[in-house]
Amino acid sequence: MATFVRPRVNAWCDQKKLQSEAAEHRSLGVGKRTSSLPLLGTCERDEALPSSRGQDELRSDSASADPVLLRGIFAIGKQSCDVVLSARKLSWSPIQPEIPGDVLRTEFQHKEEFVELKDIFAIKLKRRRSVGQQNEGTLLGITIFICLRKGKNKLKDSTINLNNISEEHCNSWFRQIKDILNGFPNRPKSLKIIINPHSHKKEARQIYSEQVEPLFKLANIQTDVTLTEYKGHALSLLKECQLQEYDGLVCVGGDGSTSEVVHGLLLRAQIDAGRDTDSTFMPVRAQLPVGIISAGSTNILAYSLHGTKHPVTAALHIIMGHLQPVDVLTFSSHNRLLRFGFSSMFGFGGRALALAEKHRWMPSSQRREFAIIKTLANLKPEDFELLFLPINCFQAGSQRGSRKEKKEMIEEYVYQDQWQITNGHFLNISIMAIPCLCSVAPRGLAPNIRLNDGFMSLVVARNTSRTEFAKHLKRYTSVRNQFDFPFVETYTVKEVKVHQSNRSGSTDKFAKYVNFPTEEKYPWNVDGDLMETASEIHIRVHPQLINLYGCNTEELDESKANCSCL
Ligand SMILES: Nc1ncnc2c1ncn2[C@@H]1O[C@H](COP(=O)(O)OP(=O)(O)OP(=O)(O)O)[C@@H](O)[C@H]1O
Repeated sequence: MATFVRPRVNAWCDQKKLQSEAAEHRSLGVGKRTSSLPLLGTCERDEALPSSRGQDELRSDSASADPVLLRGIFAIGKQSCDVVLSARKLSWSPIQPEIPGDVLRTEFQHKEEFVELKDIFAIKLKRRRSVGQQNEGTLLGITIFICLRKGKNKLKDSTINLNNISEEHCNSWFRQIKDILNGFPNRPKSLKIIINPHSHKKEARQIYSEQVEPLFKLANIQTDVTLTEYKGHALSLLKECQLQEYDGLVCVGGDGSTSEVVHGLLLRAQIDAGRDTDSTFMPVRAQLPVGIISAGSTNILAYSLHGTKHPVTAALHIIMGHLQPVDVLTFSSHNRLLRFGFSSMFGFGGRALALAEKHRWMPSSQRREFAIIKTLANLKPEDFELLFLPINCFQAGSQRGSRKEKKEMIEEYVYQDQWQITNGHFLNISIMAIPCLCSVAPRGLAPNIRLNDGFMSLVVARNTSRTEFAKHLKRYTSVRNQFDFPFVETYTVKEVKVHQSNRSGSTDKFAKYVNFPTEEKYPWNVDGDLMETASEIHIRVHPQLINLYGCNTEELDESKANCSCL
């Protein structure tokens, strides 16, 4: 029996912490806040403006331990401002003549606004060029591009214009800020982009060129774009391409495409590391992080990672280098690796996908609804045996309280290295390493699982009436507990084996895994992709095997479910 503490690696947490510190900062401030720039801070200056203005100064503000790098005058909006660049932030306050006794004016004058440098993703010299003008144009100043939070999960880009027509002045600010931006870790400079032009209603290309590419260009990211031409194209591309040329991969498509890219990348890592992929191998981590721009009919991976399918949010996570380690599942059969993935369904979920794939000519949403209804109409249980290594929560209190409270507790878990066996007739079995948030399931298909906790969720729906099973499915679309049915069982596990029930009467439960006879193929839904395999399958979870660009989202921005077929 092993004991361990649930890991808490979350790059975005630090980001959130800094943002809340910025919010705290702001709450100390007086005077107006710029409403269109929600992440910009405002705080009181505790020092008077220097009398000699107009020249850049190199100073050190020892009180705040945030050394001042540059100081100068720019016009921001219609106001002349004293602008200070320190190692952590860019701040400015309006310059107004002091009138003795005018307290309000003096307070206003000392009010400072700022943006943290970690929220800046690009800087450009701003010039005006008239039609036909040959040279580079008249300098107007500097434009700073920043990443702002919009609502709970969304990010958006915005600009701050620092106007000053002096070339020398602007160039020295431009170079200094550019150097700082180049020093931020994890921000990609070169990306391989893989677009599935056939995803959903064939809008992936347009989403990329209109919403994502302009942001990558602004951030000076080199891109190498491939439009996939057939299923499996991304996989063969990743077998050969020179990965060292890139800082990351980006997939524009739905869950199927993303899963193929992740599988290809992880497979490549195993080949490069010379790993023998039998069912007990310990996989090595993927060499590159993967970004997901959602453009598919199902976007569970993007929702779980960003809390929204908003392409600009995904693009900004990539540009800012927000890395989120994510657990990955391996699926093996007869001692052979079949694929890597994040989630899977067997039984109803597998059969519905197999049916949908046979009707590819239908529009995607219609196809999905048709397949769900038809599979529900022909609902039939599968006679299977399930073996799993369960994890038990050590701390009694950690199952109570809100998700946030639970997260803050120190959670200790034991996992039993003793297989548990259950068999019977199952309608559906789901095994998920990520919360599986989506527009039809705002709490997620696996609400108790995090992206990087090292566990997987096993949800078993035993045989019941069609009406009861439909009620259980319908419950996913609400915020009520979808597992609160007598025929549903949930477990947190490390490993699962699914096997057709042994009717031979053998007492050795593991003998059948050795020499398995040729058998019927069963449909599995792995991240929305159909995997047809023999009845014996072994699923393991590998903690933090890949970095994805994004954050650890707890629930959706828009918790409105929109499934109409049930
Ligand atoms: N050019 C292509 N033609 C056909 N299939 C492709 C092409 N490129 C990729 N694929 C495959 O299409 C499958 C589905 O793609 P994706 O998940 O991006 O779209 P989707 O609209 O969400 O899919 P679905 O309609 O199956 O939910 C993936 O398995 C991918 O491998």
